[in-house]
Amino acid sequence: MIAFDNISASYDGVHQAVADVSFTIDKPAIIGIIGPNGAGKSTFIKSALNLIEGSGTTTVDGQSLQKRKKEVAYVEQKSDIDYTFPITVGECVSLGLYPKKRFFQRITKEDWHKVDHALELVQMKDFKDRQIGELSGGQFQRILIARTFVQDATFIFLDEPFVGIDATSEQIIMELLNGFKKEGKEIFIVHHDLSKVERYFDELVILNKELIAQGPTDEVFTKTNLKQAFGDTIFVGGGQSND
Ligand SMILES: Nc1ncnc2c1ncn2[C@@H]1O[C@H](COP(=O)(O)OP(=O)(O)OP(=O)(O)O)[C@@H](O)[C@H]1O
Repeated sequence: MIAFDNISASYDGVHQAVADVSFTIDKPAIIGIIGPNGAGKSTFIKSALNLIEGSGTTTVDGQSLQKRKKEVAYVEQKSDIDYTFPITVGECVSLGLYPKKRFFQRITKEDWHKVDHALELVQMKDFKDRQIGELSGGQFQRILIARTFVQDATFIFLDEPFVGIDATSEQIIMELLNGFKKEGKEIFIVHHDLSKVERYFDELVILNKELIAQGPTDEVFTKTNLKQAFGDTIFVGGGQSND
């Protein structure tokens, strides 16, 4: 169970980018975080995970995030990642091992088997010795997911993982994430394609600086909630009216 309590953040100390967002997810699920551009979706995650300054608390099974941080994985937006860093695909995935290792502890043979297994899962084993800079966007995203698998994180946060990637990679990733859910994980995905919301997410968080709605997708993916978050101009093929 992960609980967010009054998560807030401001970049300039005057305007709130995220204001008092509270909710709890208490069972394995794939959770979509949606809202218009600039709604504070990325900021919410960064503040909740203490990656930027903010206020509020995140607890895991009632314990502080600090105590449970090894169980949390975060994959930032692609635009924030330096692709030119000289590192191979295998090495990049192996970085997922480090949160659970002590400083200077070596990577064992068994660890490399774990890396190989993760690469197999994302169908990227043949790319193990390639430089990450040589990958397509979709392939790279698969590598980042493999890294969270190696870390064996229970709580996975993915910021816009499907932006600019091919349909095959998107499908591979979604199948994998559904498998993760069956293993008991809670996966949060910032997402902007509203047409896939009902297919992809069990639970939904609708944000526009404040929390507009949160709950099972079939209950909260409504025209009223979407209008409140996105304004009157929103057009969505799905979504039931709860007027
Ligand atoms: N590093 C930063 N410095 C200053 N302001 C920022 C910074 N990052 C985000 N903001 C501002 O905070 C607000 C929320 O941004 P955020 O990136 O969290 O929104 P988002 O919902 O993830 O947006 P998008 O869908 O466009 O990615 C926006 O007004 C944005 O301009």
